[in-house]
Amino acid sequence: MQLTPEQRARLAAIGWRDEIALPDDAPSDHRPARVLIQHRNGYVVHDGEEESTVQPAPRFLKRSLDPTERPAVGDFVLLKPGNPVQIETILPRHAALTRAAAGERYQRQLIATNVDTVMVLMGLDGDFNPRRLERYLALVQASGAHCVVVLTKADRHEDLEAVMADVMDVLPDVEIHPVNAKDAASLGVLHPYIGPGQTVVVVGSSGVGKSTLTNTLLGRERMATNEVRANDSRGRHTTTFRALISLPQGGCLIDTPGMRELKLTGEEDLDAGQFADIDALAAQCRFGDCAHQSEPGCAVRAALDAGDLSDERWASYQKLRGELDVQAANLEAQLKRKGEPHVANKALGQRLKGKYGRR
Ligand SMILES: Nc1nc2c(ncn2[C@@H]2O[C@H](COP(=O)(O)OP(=O)(O)OP(=O)(O)O)[C@@H](O)[C@H]2O)c(=O)[nH]1
Ligand SMILES: [Zn+2]
Repeated sequence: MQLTPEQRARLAAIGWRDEIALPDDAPSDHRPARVLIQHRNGYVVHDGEEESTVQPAPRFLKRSLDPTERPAVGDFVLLKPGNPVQIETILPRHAALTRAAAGERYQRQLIATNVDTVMVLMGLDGDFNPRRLERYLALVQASGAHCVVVLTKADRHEDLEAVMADVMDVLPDVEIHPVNAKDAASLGVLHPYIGPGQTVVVVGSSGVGKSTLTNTLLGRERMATNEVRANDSRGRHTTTFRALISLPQGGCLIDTPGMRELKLTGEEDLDAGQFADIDALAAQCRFGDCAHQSEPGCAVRAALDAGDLSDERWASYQKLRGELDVQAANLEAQLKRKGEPHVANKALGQRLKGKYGRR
């Protein structure tokens, strides 16, 4: 299947990139489009010219299918003509932001696909929580997308410099932008991520300013924003579905409803990302399987005692590590049930090698 230059130009407006591989054997009457909205009973897609509502091909509705194998917001797909028009193929994704569904049963959920940058929004008010940021960062790191932290409500702070110094302390090696989401000039720092051909997804708790930021970038009111209740900094839930929109800056933005729970999927690798410092310490322990409890020659203990590693950061790492191990085992079990018995996760594989020892 080949696209004409005109088709390519039109699709570029919805984030199409020339690297996207089209299957050679796709029928010539199938046409590419991008998923904008996922509804309970259908998808809204855009083909570069217009929006339309389509249905997934019946095989995507099979109950046995993992949710990550179904079309999701951000996906480039091939549409098969007919009544109704159907999503026939999901084109290969270059990044996918996932989390595990809330609740007892283990299941992966797609938040958005084909994103270049994930903007993690957090308010510099009662919402600010470095531990939640670490969780977000772990999920983003596994997605294959670039991560930037956007701290909203910076205008409400008298002493922004002091606040930022504290933030840098708890989040080394992360790109951080304090902004006023209501002010277009203040959002200029985000323009490098939202130019033509780029797709960004905005995530963050309810009330953090996702809609406000979107409206400011758009230069118009797209959706209603709710005033945050002053006493607890918590907004009410206003956004109800994930949707992809084109920005005047040329890029595409996917916004997500406020997320209460962010469970790891088991695919994350804590040591590659924001916890690389802890991984480097652990590598210096005398024993390869050091549990960092009371072993002699434990570099982690030494760093804790010397105050080079904060107790909060270590506790947060251990908590995420524990959750990751549980979720990696859940994922492994799920893949096995589906007849895909391989070690799904690098972190789990490493653990099996005894690198981290057992708790
Ligand atoms: N002063 C100030 N107020 C902000 C800023 N960002 C958001 N707000 C206010 O915070 C409130 C909540 O913002 P929303 O944009 O509705 O938050 P949201 O993240 O979209 O919330 P959900 O749709 O519930 O997920 C609104 O009253 C905004 O005006 C900011 O940077 N500065
Ligand atoms: Zn140790």
